[in-house]
Amino acid sequence: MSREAPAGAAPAVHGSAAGHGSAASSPGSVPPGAELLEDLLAGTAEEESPVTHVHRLAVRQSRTLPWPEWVDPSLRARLEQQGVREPWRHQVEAAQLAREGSSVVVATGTASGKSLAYQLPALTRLVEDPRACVLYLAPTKALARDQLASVAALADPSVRPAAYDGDTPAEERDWVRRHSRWIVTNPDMLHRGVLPAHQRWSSTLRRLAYVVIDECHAYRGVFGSHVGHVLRRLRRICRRYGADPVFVLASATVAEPAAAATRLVGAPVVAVTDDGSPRPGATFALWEPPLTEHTGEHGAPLRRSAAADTAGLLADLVERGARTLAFVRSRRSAETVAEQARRLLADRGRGDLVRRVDSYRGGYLPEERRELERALSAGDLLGVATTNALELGIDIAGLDAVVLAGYPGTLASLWQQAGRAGRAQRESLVVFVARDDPLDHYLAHHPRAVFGRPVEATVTDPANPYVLGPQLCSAAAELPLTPEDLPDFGGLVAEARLEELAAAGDLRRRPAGWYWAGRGRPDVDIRGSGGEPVAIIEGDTGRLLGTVDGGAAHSTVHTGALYVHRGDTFVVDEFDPEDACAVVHAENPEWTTVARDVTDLSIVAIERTRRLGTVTAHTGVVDVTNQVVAYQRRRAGTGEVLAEFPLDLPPRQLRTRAVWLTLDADAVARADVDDLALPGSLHAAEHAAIGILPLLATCDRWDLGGLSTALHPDTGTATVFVYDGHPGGAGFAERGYAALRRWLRATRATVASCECDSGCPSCVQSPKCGNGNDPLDKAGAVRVLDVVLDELAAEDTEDTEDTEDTGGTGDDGPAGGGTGTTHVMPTGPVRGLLRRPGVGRPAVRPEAEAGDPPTPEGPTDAGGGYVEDDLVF
Ligand SMILES: Nc1ncnc2c1ncn2[C@@H]1O[C@H](COP(=O)(O)OP(=O)(O)OP(=O)(O)O)[C@@H](O)[C@H]1O
Repeated sequence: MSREAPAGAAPAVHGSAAGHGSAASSPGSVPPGAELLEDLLAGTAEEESPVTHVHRLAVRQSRTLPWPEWVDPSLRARLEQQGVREPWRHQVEAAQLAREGSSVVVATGTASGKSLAYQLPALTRLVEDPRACVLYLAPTKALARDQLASVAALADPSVRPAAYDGDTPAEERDWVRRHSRWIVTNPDMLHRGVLPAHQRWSSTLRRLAYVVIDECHAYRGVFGSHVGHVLRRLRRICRRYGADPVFVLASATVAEPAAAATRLVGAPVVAVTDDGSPRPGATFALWEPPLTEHTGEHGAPLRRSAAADTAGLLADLVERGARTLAFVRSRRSAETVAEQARRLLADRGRGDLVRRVDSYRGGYLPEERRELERALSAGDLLGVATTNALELGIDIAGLDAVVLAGYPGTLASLWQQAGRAGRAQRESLVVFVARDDPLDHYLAHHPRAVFGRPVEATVTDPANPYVLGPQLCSAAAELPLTPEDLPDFGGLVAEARLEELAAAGDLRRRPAGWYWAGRGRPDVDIRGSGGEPVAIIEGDTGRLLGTVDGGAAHSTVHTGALYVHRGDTFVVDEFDPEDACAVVHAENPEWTTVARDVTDLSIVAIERTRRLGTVTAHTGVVDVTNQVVAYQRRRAGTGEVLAEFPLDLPPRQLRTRAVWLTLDADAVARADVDDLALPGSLHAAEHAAIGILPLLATCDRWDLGGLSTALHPDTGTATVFVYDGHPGGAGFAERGYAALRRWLRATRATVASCECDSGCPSCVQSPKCGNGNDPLDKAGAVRVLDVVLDELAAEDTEDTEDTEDTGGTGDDGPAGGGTGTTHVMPTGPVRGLLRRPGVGRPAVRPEAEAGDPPTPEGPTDAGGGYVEDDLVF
């Protein structure tokens, strides 16, 4: 690939469509995906092509089975009217299992009709038993409303499907509880509204026949661990009322579906994975924007932004009449990409198409969203730049192309987004545009990691003490906990935690069990990641704009920070950590901000160790102390550093779980890095490793932190730590430990294959490095990783979960690793650890404390991370 791409020039491939004769806008004249791609690339010299790989997804024919004879005839008639002439094979298999009383997870592709798998048994049962009820849980409001409409169109009128969520007016809630037999809700409402008031809900809970958990892969990390306990609490309360509902879970993208679903529900779940639905073929291109002449930190070369290329592709595709969705990573990007695409079209004299391009994101009014969905489905709109708000489950058919601006964080999301493309019988086009970061760079150059790999494990850890304790309190407040309840909540681990809670006075131990001893109800935030939320207040008006998570506030709303709220930008005038508030004013500067911080880390407990000759890998509990000390202003559009300002904020502590590698003097000598090069080599390896871990666990780099040092006081040697950015840990670091070889191999490949000379954002630079990416030694990192991989290769045992890539298309989900971890409560320093106070303070400050949310994202895609908040209720 050429490094001499003209700075700031529009992508070479985005020339006018003139000459291609393809200004068509009627669906019939849109060429299939492969031809579209060829057309887009016409005139680009092969060596300058941003396309790094093209993959073809084959057409799949449908396989049907006859309707089971138990299906309610009027339900069947309604379905037939809707065009479902015969159910697909997996629909019958899953429905039959659920009908027979087995909990089941349907893990088949996007738009494979997973809804029918639970609608058949559940709606039939509601007809057979006029008092039976169903609870349907969705992770987003948009999906909940979509499903409500679809059930309402199928159900017997006596079912009265209704939503019970944050938007349900107080006066309707009572009606829903009394009359609805298909209640659409979410885990948050179950946790806060239904379970604590179970007496009021007893007539529903007593007759609860099915619990449907749609898009179950959305329940991951700390939130997923909480949801696991909420479901255990639901099962316990149902048992009390004599009910034993069947759980039906659905996801197009969950690894090891049976294990993941069983861990989530806390009871056996069987998986149906053999997809019988037809699939149109697709051409899937990996695309990496070229390096430009712009430079970032320490003169590192920068790539043309993914947002710019996405806007260009959107304009090109719209010009060719292709109905296209462009998925971007922030609300602001949704608007800027749509705007850029419109500008390109106007410049090309295609004013007629300008109004056919729009943006879609959370934060729009529901009516606006419905209208956009309608216009897109009808073909009135041809191009829409959207956040992941359009990713899940919403049935938009007939798209010709999908562009993904950057890796959406998980392979699960990537396939969900890609799965939106596909018109019946027509091959569609999917383009993944890599951003300037290690994971995107890796994927652009390792197609097997996209197409030959199962989706990542949905990591949950219900034994996390920071989840378990509050959940046990919530359970005890609902009904006293008895010894018989404990196996469901973790057995001995739960018992030990209960004793601690009793000793702390939160619970009271009586002969019959554990009782809630606090006042009122336990206040447990199942989405929070720690710390009191910080209020964002507009100074001029006193208006409360929103809140940010306390754990993230120091690095996102410090004095001087650029803060983005619903696409509008504000600058923080003053942040007061004690009062938990930040005062802001509206401003739209040409820069973004990035916090810089220092971190110290001490080991609390080692839980598992792999000795690999001169290298040792550990996992366990650590204490991380982090202090935000300064921030940088960076130019929007290029990421160029403009200035740095000091900050005076107090340090904060996080007890969490980590994976760490130590290298003894022999290992360092073998890596051929001298004293001067060692800190930068370890630091660079740490950054790249953090960038790559999300390949294996459902997290993104903003969920992780790291620290590397040539001499750590607790290990007495060169050490690289990677830790979970959530109190108590979230299972990500442990996942890295379990898949160490695969993780580090991918890390090494990313660094070694990057075409930059001495490190750039695509390999070893981090967008959130508290040390301003200094020092970094790219070549040293490769040699250090080589030594570790050598030792791993010599090890007798495989990684516990180190399965090699297994082929397959990857889009149908199943297989892959999952972690069910056992926990040891963090209890003070570990015996045998030599602490040498004052020796070897970490010389290198690593990535910012994890959990730091992304830098507000400008059109450059500087920063990153998950921004859309449609998942929050
Ligand atoms: N057996 C069938 N024959 C024909 N069409 C079907 C059949 N089953 C479902 N469909 C249709 O397929 C479309 C997708 O169905 P559905 O929304 O249930 O898929 P899904 O797997 O839940 O999708 P997502 O991956 O978006 O969650 C719907 O329009 C539905 O009516």
